[in-house]
Amino acid sequence: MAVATAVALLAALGGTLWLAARRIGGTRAQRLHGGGDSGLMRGKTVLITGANSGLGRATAAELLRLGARVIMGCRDRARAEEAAGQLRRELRQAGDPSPGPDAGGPGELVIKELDLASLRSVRAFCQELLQEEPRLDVLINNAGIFQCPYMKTEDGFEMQFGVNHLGHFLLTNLLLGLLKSSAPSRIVVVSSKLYKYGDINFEDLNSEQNYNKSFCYSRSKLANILFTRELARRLEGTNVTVNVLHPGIVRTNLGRYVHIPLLAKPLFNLVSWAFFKSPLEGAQTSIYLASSPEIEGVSGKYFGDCKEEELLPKAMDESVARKLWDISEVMVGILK
Ligand SMILES: NC(=O)c1ccc[n+]([C@@H]2O[C@H](COP(=O)([O-])OP(=O)(O)OC[C@H]3O[C@@H](n4cnc5c(N)ncnc54)[C@H](OP(=O)(O)O)[C@@H]3O)[C@@H](O)[C@H]2O)c1
Repeated sequence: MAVATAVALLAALGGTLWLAARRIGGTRAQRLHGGGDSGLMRGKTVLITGANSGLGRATAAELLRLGARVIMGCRDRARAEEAAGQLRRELRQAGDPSPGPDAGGPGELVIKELDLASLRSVRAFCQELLQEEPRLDVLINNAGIFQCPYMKTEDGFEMQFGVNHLGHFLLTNLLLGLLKSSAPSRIVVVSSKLYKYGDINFEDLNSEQNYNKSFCYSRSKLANILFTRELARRLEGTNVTVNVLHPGIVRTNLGRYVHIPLLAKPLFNLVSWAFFKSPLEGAQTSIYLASSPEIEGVSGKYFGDCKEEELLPKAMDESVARKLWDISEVMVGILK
């Protein structure tokens, strides 16, 4: 028995190390969308929510490299400043022109405070942005919170539904006018494959009766997809497109609420290093949907690894999508 366990452990470790060696050897594509073309986004303004960490940060880095003016919508100014400093240093080291708030040209980085757990903050953010920015070419709804204990937003909504869906729902609606006047423009929504395990229970959207942190995350990600498809329908003929994606499993700070026993941490770190995508790999589909000329005019679709993928029927249910839209409007206080 002990020998069999030892053999199994050694095999698992060997497999992990083999995969790790393959990663170090660079066998996985770093840039699925092709990279290159450093001027592709010159003259374009991109807003990324949650741009100080993980996928948002990697997306910001690449779009900056492609020449975009990137607005980082972040809830914590200190964390955002730190990330922006790193991004500027990385670009300088790569030999690209130094971006900065005073640069006034392509590759510029701007920080604005945005807390998606507060409708007041979302409104203030949009008011300032609409006053200061003459155009918005791409909105990337990326920020997210994962499997937190039961918490409520400032407005009393269950945190995961409130941040991942409702905050972005209000943000997008308040910026639609600017996106339309900047058309052709794009909206990119970061969802997750875990949407498959969610359901929209209209009787208890706030999860007052029964809170299950995994289910609520999945539900918020299903809401992201239903929202995208309903928005695409409403935007037909405007030249504003909206698509949704899953990034795969990525090494980021998303798992901050997931408890891993101390003794299991080294193994978890090894496995995640070997099997999970890096933030740059995970961000490829966001970057692709934000910048690639290939998907000009494509709207309402679900992507993974820069390719369109099929959805389960529950994510394509138009009557649920419409009902969710109407209820979300009431919840965030948008008057019809
Ligand atoms: N990582 C994965 O394997 C994975 C898989 C599928 C989908 N996703 C999705 O990918 C997106 C990005 O996540 P990530 O993996 O890059 O995780 P991350 O490193 O934790 O980044 C999440 C970002 O969202 C921000 N955020 C959280 N709550 C916010 C709030 N109330 N207001 C404004 N910003 C807030 C965080 O800000 P702070 O730094 O201030 O906390 C952070 O910048 C999420 O939507 C997530 O659901 C990730």
